[in-house]
Amino acid sequence: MTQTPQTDPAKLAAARAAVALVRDGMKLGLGTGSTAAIMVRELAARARAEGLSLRCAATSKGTCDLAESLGLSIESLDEIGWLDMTIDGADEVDPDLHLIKGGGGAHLREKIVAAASHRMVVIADPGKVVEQLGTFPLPVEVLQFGFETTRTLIRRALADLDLGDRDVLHRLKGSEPWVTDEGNWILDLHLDCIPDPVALARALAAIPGVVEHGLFLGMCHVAIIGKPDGTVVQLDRNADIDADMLAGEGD
Ligand SMILES: O=C[C@H](O)[C@H](O)[C@H](O)COP(=O)(O)O
Repeated sequence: MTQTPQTDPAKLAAARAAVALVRDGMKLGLGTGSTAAIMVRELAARARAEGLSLRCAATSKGTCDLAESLGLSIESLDEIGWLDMTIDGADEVDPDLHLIKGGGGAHLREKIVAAASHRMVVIADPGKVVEQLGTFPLPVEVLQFGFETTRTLIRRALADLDLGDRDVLHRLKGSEPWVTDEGNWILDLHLDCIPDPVALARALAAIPGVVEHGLFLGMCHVAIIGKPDGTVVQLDRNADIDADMLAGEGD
């Protein structure tokens, strides 16, 4: 039976374990996506039940609306300042806890919020754990101005990294461009594998029309991987990770 994101037991287990890390008085970053949405619901329920006083910054309009509808107080990042912890989902997590994010197009705000956080905690199901990044198409947020120029420059950069002849696709919503919260467009880079994420990140960041790419390198401190049986595995940065242990347990 197909499970809705709200009832996915692996995502729920990861979300609950992350929410258990929250303490009264914390300043929190709230991620975006189906896993983060489950976390926001769990967080709101716990805050209500325990009377927690929390200050939260959201990484998207969608998360902001959801959190406020559940009674969580959302402020702008600049009002809150430095955050104790951000809890967010991911599209891929590698053994170094490098990430691909942006499947929901929110990686620009997510990266800013993560950069403003003392700790970034990623929550995911086992299907997100990979040996090497790149199977999931890498989202790149680009300005609408000069869009085709930027796409050409991205293709050239990929060729320089021996990643030529890959699809660089304009993300659409129906027949219209998919527009981010910041009013930009998204290119999805279908790379299959990313042998050198650091070199790719550097190359993409050097292209003028690129606003932000979905590689999160060295930003995640802890990944909590929920499993369908409701248990979790916690992966800490720099610890040895046996990705095989988790392989095949995705939903
Ligand atoms: O832009 C979206 C975010 O980076 C999400 O955190 C990511 O796509 C994972 O989303 P989900 O939990 O729905 O798989």
